[in-house]
Formats: sequence, C-alpha cells, structure tokens
Amino acid sequence: QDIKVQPSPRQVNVTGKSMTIPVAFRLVGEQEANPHAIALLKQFLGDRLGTEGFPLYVGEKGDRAVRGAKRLIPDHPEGYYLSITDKAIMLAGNDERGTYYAVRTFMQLFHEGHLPFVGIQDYPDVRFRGVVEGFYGTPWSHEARLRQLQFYGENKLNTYIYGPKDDPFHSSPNWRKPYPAKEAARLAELVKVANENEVDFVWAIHPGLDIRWETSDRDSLMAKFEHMYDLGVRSFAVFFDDISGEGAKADRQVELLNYIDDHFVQVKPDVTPLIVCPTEYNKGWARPESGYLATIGEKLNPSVEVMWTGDRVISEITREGVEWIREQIKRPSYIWWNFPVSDYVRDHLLLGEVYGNGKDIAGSISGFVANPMEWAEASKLAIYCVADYTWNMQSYDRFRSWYRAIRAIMPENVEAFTVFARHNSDLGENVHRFRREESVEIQPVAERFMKGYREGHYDERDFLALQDEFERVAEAADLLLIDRENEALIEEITPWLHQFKILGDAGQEALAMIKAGERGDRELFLRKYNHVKALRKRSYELERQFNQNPYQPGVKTGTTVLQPLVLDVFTEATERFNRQNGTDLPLLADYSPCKLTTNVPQLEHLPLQVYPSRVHLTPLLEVVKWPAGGYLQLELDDAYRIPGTRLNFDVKGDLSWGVMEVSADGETWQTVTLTRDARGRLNGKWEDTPVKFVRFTNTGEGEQQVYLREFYVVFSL
Ligand SMILES: CC(=O)N[C@H]1c2[nH]c(C(=O)Nc3ccccc3)c[n+]2[C@H](CO)[C@@H](O)[C@@H]1O
Repeated sequence: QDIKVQPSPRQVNVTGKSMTIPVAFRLVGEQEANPHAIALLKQFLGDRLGTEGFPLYVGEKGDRAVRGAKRLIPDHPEGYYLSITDKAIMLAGNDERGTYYAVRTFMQLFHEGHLPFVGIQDYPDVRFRGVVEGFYGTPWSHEARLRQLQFYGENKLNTYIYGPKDDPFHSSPNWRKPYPAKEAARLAELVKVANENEVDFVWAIHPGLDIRWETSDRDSLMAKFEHMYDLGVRSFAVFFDDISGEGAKADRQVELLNYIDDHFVQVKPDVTPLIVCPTEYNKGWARPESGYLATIGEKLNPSVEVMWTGDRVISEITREGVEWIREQIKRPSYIWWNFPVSDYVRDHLLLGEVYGNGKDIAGSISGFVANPMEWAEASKLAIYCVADYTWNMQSYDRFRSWYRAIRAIMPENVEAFTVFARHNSDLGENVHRFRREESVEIQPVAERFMKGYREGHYDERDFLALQDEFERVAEAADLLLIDRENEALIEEITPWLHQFKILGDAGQEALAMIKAGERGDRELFLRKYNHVKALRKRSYELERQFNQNPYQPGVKTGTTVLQPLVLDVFTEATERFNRQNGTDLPLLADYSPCKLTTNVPQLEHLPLQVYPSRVHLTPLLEVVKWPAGGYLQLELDDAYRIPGTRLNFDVKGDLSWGVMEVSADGETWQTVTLTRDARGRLNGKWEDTPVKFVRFTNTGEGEQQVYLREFYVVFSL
C-alpha cells in the first residue's frame, strides 16, 4: 500500500495486508497516557472506543500499556512507535508529545474502511518547528489563530510564536502594560487550544524601540512576563529586530536576557528555554567590528535560543550559513524563515512550493519557524510544507509536499486551486530581491510562442496550449469563487480570484485578436481589442478597490508570465492590425488613470509609473531643457484629492521660475504651495476640493536646465 502520512514518517514497514476497521476498540493505558492524546483518540473514534473490542494500547515509554514496545520506541524527543497487526494496535511515545503524534499518524491510516498492518518508527529532525506570527501588517484574527493551532496539531508542528509587529502590547508603546481583559481572555484561550494540540504557545515581546536600560524597564518586562504566565503562557521570547540606538546594544541586551533567564525561566518549573531574535539577525547585517554576535556567543546564557533569518533578511537557509552562525553564537541557531511572509510585497500572494533550503541543516539548528503572510489560511500551503520539511528533511520532496498541501487545504477543488497557486507564487521586483518560481509549466510555451509569433511562424500547438491555460485560469477563478468548503480561505483570496478571472478572460481574448487579425476580420478584431482594454480597466479598478495599504496596495496575479504574455500578444497583434489597416490603435492594453501632456520635447514620451493611488514620472538621467512657458500636465481619470505631490529637479535655491497648479476642469487653476524638505525636494499637498489636473509650468523669462529626479502625485478618492 501507499501509506500517505503527513509529515512523511522516517521508518515505515508495511506488510501489504490490512484489516477492516474494528467496530469497537478496547483502550488500554488511558490513565497513564498523555491526556491530549487520549482526548484526541476519543474525539476521533467516538463510541467505537470503550472497554471491549480490538485492543488499542496507548502510552509513553515506561507506561505499563506499552512496556512491550520499549525497545522499539525511538529514543528521540517526540519520537513514537506505531504498530497495527491482526492482534493489536500500539501507539507508544518516547514522551507525551510522541504519543500524541502516534495518535495523529494513526488517524491518517484510516482509509476507505481499512487499516493497514504497519510498523512505524518516527521522530522529527528539528526540535522546534512551526510558525512565528512576526509580520508587519494586520495581525491575524483570534479565529484565524485558533484554526492555525488546530492545523499545527494535525501537522506535528509544536511551536507558535506570537509576535505580530503591529500589536501595541507586544511592541511599543504598550509592551510594559498588561493586556486589557478581552485580549487577555483571548490569549488565554489560545494557550489552552495550543496545549490541546501539543503546540508551545510562545509569547514574544518587542521592547527595543523605546527600552531604557534601567531597573524600572527590566521590572516592567518581568511583570509583563508574569502577566502572560498567569494567562497560561509557558514559553517566552524577546525580539530585538528592526531597532537602532540604545535598544540595539549587545551587552545591554545580554544583561537583560540573562536576568530573565536566571530570575524567571530557570526558577519556574515549567517554562521552556527563552528565545531571542537578535538585532543582527542575518549575515548581511552582521558586522564583526561591532562585536555584537561575539557578545551574544560569549556572554548569553547557553540555554537561550538565538534566532537567525539566514544570509539575508529574506533568504534560503544553507548548511554553510547555519554553520557560520553556529560558530558566532556558540550554539545552534533557531531559524526565523521569512517565507511566505509578504509584508513587503502586499499586493502578491505567495502560494508556491517551499524550496531552496538545505536538507542537511538539521544538525546545526535548534528550531525552524516560518513567518507567514497576513493571510492566515493562504499561508497554510507553505506551513504544511514546512511541517514536512522540518520533520524529515532527507525525504522532503517540494512538489509532492505542495500537491499534498493543496489536497489537504482544498480537497473539493484540487485542480482549480492548483491552477491558481501555480500562477500566484512569485513576489515580483522587491526590495529584498527575493524571488520565487511561477507559472513554471507554461513559461517555456509562452516564450516559444511569442518568439514564433514575432517571427511570423508560431506553432499552433503552443497557441492551443496557451488558450487552454487561460481557459483553465478563468474556470479556476469561477470554481473557487463559489467554493464553500474553505470559506475563510476564499474570503482572503477573493480579490485575487477576481483578478485571476480577468486575467483568464483577457488572455483568451488577446489570443482571439491574433486569429481575427489573421482572418482579416476587422470587426471581430476590434471587438476583441476593445474587450481586452475593458478587462484591463476592470483590473485597474479592482486594484484600487481591494487590499489598500500604504505600502503595496492592490491585487497582483500572474505577474511573472501570464500578465506580460497578455500585454505582449495584445501589442503585437495591434501593431500588425495597424500596419494592415492603416490604423493607429493605441498599442497599450494597460488602462492608466493618468494621461501626460507636455510641450517640453524631452518629456513627451516619458513613461508613467502608475500605482493604485499614486503616479510617478520616470526619472531622467539627462539634463532637461525646460523652455519658458514649458509645462508638464497630468490629467487624472477622475477628480481626486491630492494629499501629496513632490518634485525634485535637483536645482539649488528657490524655484521662483516655476509653479505647480491644480484644476478641476482644466480652465480654472489654483497654485499649490511647495515647501522644500531637508533633502531639497519640493513637497506640496492639495487637501481642498478634488481635482483632475496637476501641472508644472516654467513661468519665468528663460529656459531652465534641470534634472528630473522625482515628480510624483499621490491621489486618493
Ligand atoms: C526578523 C525579521 O525578519 N523582522 C522583520 C523584518 N525586518 C525586515 C527588514 O527588512 N528590516 C529592515 C530593513 C532595513 C532597515 C531596517 C530594518 C524584514 N522583515 C520581515 C519581512 O518584511 C518582517 O516580517 C519581520 O517582522
């Protein structure tokens, strides 16, 4: 039989035989075994479980019920031995959590009314495995967290670190204060559900933005930890990431951490090792001359876990990298893996495989926690794969794990969700230059087709393959939009599903332009042309409506292969149509809310960078000769407030020769007052009535020579 267990077990011996599931099980060992394991069994077997029936032995090494299996239980933390024969079932843990994991595996072996005869010896590669809710942005909801903890129990993840950057009681300004009653009660419930799922609920504090190295702040932190302990928290972390100044001093941090360790962690009987995220948390930032890591390595109590994001803030974790940091901090590192976190590419969903990390790093790390997206349900794809990877690295297969994750998360719409996830995995250009594969299967077809099309001889099979892919895209979007099996997930990704539907339709219509053009069917071509432009405008409007945030607002999908393909096909087909028909149809499919007009020759074809709520002029490296009376005008597609404008012509002194103005109708103009900031840039704002036009004019007597370094307008409805 093909035994499918998540995460992949280490040692599985199958006999090829099985039995029908007994109608009743006689539970042996209930009194001594891990109560959470017993509760899970009772919940799963229901009234099949009782004092009569097929023997089911459950317990930890040393318990009477499983003493016969003692030699077979792996001597590893959280290890277990599972045996199913025609005589009895044995679920034996090396410790309480191991017993719980034996039950989790047992539950997965039930299949179509049968139980396989099997022997499994299993244990995890990585000691601490799970998730750090450590992103910037909207923290997860209470309900989302409850679902996460259940998911971690199902996938043998044992760690959830609570550290949302935007929780004011985790970070500044209120890290010193106890949670208000409602939030405290919710945290207590999370701790309870975490325990039931055998997950360590780690509460993290982020004091470094304003901590003062005085007894009062040390006592405030200890009091806060006591407050969290009273809520049931037994695992604690201190995050010193993304801070500077006083809070970043290594010796001060170490003094505080050792105090916490000596006076809190070590004196309480049931608190797990303290975890710290250091200020120098990746190799790219490590500065040997600062002595920061050396101080951590030499002076921080050995029992304190030290987090690490890898060679860079966002990076794949390598054997070389973890061995380097192990030397520095004199202990295995506790990996904070910044994936699938998307707080720096908020308009993208990261639904792709988990890959790129070494399979040989287990011996040099103590923990591996993934930092997820603010989209909790959508993050489960990657979390599922991280569970598989951290449990049994050598057997990890990125594709197998990813497909299993999709099936686990969206069992009723596997094909549709696979299509959707396949085209929503890359980040696009980003500040960390971290990229992921996307649209891998169709990418070579798209590239070959466009090359052939441009050269005048594409392969019809490629055309049909692309047409089929865009049809699948549109179908997938519609199927998922009506899916009710995982409503929380569909709610999160609905904006991207609408965008995906538009992409599928636009792709089919752009391809139809090719055929209409080849047949010389002008009327059909124009219908398809206008339809693609309408779809692109709808796409733009959707970008402005959903997922609005100050960083990367909007909704991006298929940005690496499919979206560029639609635009390339549209432009090429339109160019041919124009040549064949002597027309001058605009070549750009992309809708833009902003039109540029100017009488300054060098600016006539200046590309605009249009985002959902602002438009930038592309900077020019050359000197711009701006004649007297020369103007640059932006016309918006609607009336907007202009909360921010900025221009930087790299000119010293005042800009008395020019004026920025706004207008609602293009007739009556008002001047925008511009103020120069410390970096010499001129900033303005127009909070009054909404306007459609923004222009800058050289009102002086003569030509001006400037560098167009920056010119942008922020607009909001
Ligand atoms: C340890 C860590 O990654 N800390 C934060 C973090 N910090 C950064 C930075 O890039 N921080 C940074 C960059 C330049 C200057 C100061 C801070 C990224 N991230 C993560 C991804 O955006 C974010 O989710 C996380 O909370």
